[in-house]
Amino acid sequence: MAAMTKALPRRLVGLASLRAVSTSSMDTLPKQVKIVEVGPRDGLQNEKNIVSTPVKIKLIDMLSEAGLSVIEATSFVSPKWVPQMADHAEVLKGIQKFPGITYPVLTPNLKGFEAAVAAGAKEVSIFGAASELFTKKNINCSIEESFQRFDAILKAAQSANISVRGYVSCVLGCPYEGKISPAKVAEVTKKLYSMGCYEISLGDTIGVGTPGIMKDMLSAVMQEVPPAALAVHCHDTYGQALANTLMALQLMRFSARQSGRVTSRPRPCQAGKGEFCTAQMGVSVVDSSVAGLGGCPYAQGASGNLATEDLVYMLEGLGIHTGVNLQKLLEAGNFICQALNRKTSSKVAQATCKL
Ligand SMILES: CC(C)(COP(=O)([O-])OP(=O)([O-])OC[C@H]1O[C@@H](n2cnc3c(N)ncnc32)[C@H](O)[C@@H]1OP(=O)([O-])[O-])[C@@H](O)C(=O)NCCC(=O)NCCSC(=O)C[C@@](C)(O)CC(=O)[O-]
Repeated sequence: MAAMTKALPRRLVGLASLRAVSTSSMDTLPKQVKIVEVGPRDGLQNEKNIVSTPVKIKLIDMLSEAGLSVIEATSFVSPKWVPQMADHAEVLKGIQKFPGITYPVLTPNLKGFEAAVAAGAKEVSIFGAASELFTKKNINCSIEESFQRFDAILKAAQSANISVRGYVSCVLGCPYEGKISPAKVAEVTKKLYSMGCYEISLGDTIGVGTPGIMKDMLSAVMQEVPPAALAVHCHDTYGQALANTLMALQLMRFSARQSGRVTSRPRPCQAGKGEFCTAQMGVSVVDSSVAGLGGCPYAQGASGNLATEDLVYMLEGLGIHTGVNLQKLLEAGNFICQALNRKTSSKVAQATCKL
């Protein structure tokens, strides 16, 4: 751990921006990307040793200081299922709430939603999957039953003026069912969107996908849901997370059925409800986790998430705005790795520590 404690040299952190390319030659990529930092939730939920509440709070505060605009703080799930998140209310109440930053929390059912709102949540996330078996293992119900639970949350959220994000897990493969068809992913994503989720994050839960499969899956999903309402969430089990994310960011030609849903974001084209249009658009919201921490306790074989440091470094190198201060982000990653007594999974953090 000694190497972790060394000051992080600014000169390497700056390299990505020195290498930034003109976006005029990169017009298939978005000009800016919203990063959803999931480390405090997805990263810590799988840790065997209970991480103390003050450490979680300090991590989230450091991530806020680093300029991340969305930080998933915790989850209001059953402590019997995920003991690591049992201090959800203390964490949510204890963090500094920076203006302009949202701190969503996971809520699997109405009980979790009510507890989250009582603790001050302004945004929640519901989490479903494109796999029956994974849904059963993760939230103990069928996909159909999960929609009923989510519907209750969405109705309560609407009355309380709370935004709801959705997750679809196993979009590129399932630890229990294996291959998942893009059509099934599109069906579940469309359902969550039509129920009122403003954004749906597509999770490669066990990190088995490759860019070609990502493209096929996204093409199917974008037939039904506007790209502006989609995010990607890649685990790095096979070292494919950054490549899969880059694929998702690239503009794609697709034909989409306009759902008629009113969103605050630009629509891909001006076709009327029910009509098809051809548009070009990529995803511009990416989930990632500081230091690459991550893994789902109910997904065998799932290892770390895409490291936020590596994502920011790549995006800076492409001239894509994130609003994140890489130096401060590296410090947050360094802090949590020391607290967990583990090595960072971020290549950028490893490279900067060696200098
Ligand atoms: C959904 C349940 C609760 C169903 O669990 P269940 O056992 O079927 O629930 P139940 O309704 O039968 O209740 C059993 C007990 O749990 C309690 N309970 C019930 N609900 C809550 C709640 N919200 N908070 C606190 N306690 C709760 C309830 O009060 C009762 O307590 P008892 O009477 O036995 O003392 C359970 O399966 C659960 O908590 N699952 C969460 C699993 C989880 O957190 N997985 C990781 C997150 S998903 C993920 O990581 C993937 C993602 C999002 O990152 C994307 C990707 O990578 O793909």
